[in-house]
Amino acid sequence: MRQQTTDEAATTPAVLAAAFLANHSIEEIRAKEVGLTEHSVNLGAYAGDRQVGAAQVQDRGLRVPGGALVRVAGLTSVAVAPDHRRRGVLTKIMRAVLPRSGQAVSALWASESAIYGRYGYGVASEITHFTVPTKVPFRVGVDADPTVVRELPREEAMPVVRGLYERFAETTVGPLTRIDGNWDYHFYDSARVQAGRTPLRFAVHPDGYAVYRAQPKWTDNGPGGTLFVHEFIANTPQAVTGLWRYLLDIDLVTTVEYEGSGDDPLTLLLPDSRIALRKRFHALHIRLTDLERALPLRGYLAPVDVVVEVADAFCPWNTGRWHLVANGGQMTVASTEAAPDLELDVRDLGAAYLGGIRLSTLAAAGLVREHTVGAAAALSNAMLAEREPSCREVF
Ligand SMILES: CC(=O)SCCNC(=O)CCNC(=O)[C@H](O)C(C)(C)COP(=O)(O)OP(=O)(O)OC[C@H]1O[C@@H](n2cnc3c(N)ncnc32)[C@H](O)[C@@H]1OP(=O)(O)O
Repeated sequence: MRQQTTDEAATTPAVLAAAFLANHSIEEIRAKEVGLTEHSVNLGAYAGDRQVGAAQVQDRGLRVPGGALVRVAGLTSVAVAPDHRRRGVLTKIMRAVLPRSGQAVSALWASESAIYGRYGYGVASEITHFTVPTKVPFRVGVDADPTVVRELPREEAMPVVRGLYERFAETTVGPLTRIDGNWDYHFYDSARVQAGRTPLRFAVHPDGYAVYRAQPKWTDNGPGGTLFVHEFIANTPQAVTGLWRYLLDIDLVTTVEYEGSGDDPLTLLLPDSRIALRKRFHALHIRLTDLERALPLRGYLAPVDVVVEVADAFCPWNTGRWHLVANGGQMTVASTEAAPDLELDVRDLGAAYLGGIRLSTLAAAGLVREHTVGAAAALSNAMLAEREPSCREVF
C-alpha cells in the first residue's frame, strides 16, 4: 500500500473499471477524474508490480451544525481487483486513510452500506427520492414566479451556478466545497452518461438553479417523458417556488424524479403531500477519526454534560470515557475515569455528527446504551441541527 505519484495513478482507472463492473472505457473514467487526481491523495495497493487496489482521498470542506466549515478526508474510488478480494486489501487501505494525525473527520458515500461500519463510519444523512407528476398545481397561497427563470447554455450558466452554490454552501449543513475537478466530475456529461436522455440543462433563477435532463417518451396517449433533476439549489423561498413551478410546467414530460432532503419543502407546495411518492436512501457517511478534535469543531443546540464510553476497534485512540460538556453552543471534550452515562460505538457519534440522525433513535434500537436516564435524549438534543443535512453530491 502506498501513496501514488500522479504517474503511478495512471493505472488506477483500470482497477476502477474492473472493480465497479464498468461498461465504459478506461479513457472515459480518466476523463471524468482528470481534474481530481492531481489535487487528491491517491493510494495504490500492489501485488508485485500489479496494482490490485485503489482509493482516493479528497480534501473537502463540510459545513457542520453551528456554521463552521470542517476540513474532511473525503474517501472515494475505493476498489479492489475482483481476483484479490477478501484478503484484507481494503483494511490496509483504511489504515492508510484513517491515521490519527490526519483530518479529524472523514466522509464518504458507500456503494454498499455493509462495508464501512466496521471502520467506524455511521450513516449521517439520508436522501429522499421524490417522484412527482408534472402540471400539478400548488396549494392555495403559494406564491410562485417562474418567469424569472432562464434556460442558459452550460458555459454561460456555470459561473452563475457556482456562485449560487457557494452561497448555499455557506449557510446550509451538508454541502461540500468543490474545486474545479469536483465540478467537472459532478456535472460530467457524455453520450454514455446520458443513455438516451438529453444533455444536462441549466434553469437559472436569480437565487437558485435546477440542473436537469429529460428522457422523452411517446405513448399512445401522447408525450410521457420523465425529467430527472440532477441538482436543485435554492437560496430563498422565491427560488424554491419559482424553480419548482418552472420544472413542473415543462412540456412533454409527465413525471419529475428528484432527490432532496427528508425535510425538503417540495411536498409542502403541493395540495396533498401524497402526490409526491417518497423513498429514503443512505447518503453521506461520517467517521470521527479523532473525536477529541472533531466534536468541538461543530456547534450544539442545547447545553449538555455527560460522560460517554466510546468503543472504537479501528482507531483505538478514541476508545475510552470522555466527558462532553456543551455550553453556549461550544463543546469541550476531556478524557475521564468517571462512570459513563452512555455507552456507544464511534460510528454512532459519526451518525449524529451532522445533526440529522438522533442519538435517541439509535438508543431506541439498542445501539446506544443509557446508564443514566435522560442522558441519550440530552446528548441527542444537543447534537440536532435545525434542518436535515443536505448532502446530495455523490463524489
Ligand atoms: C467510498 C467508496 O468508494 S464506496 C465503493 C467501494 N467499492 C466497491 O463497491 C467496488 C466493488 N468492491 C470492491 O472493490 C471490494 O469488494 C471492496 C473494496 C468493497 C472490499 O475490498 P476487500 O479487499 O475484499 O475487503 P477486505 O478483504 O479488506 O475486507 C474487510 C472486511 O470487510 C468485509 N467486506 C468487504 N467487502 C464487503 C461487502 N461488499 N459487504 C460486506 N462486507 C464486506 C469482509 O468480509 C471483511 O470482513 P472481516 O474483517 O469480518 O473478515
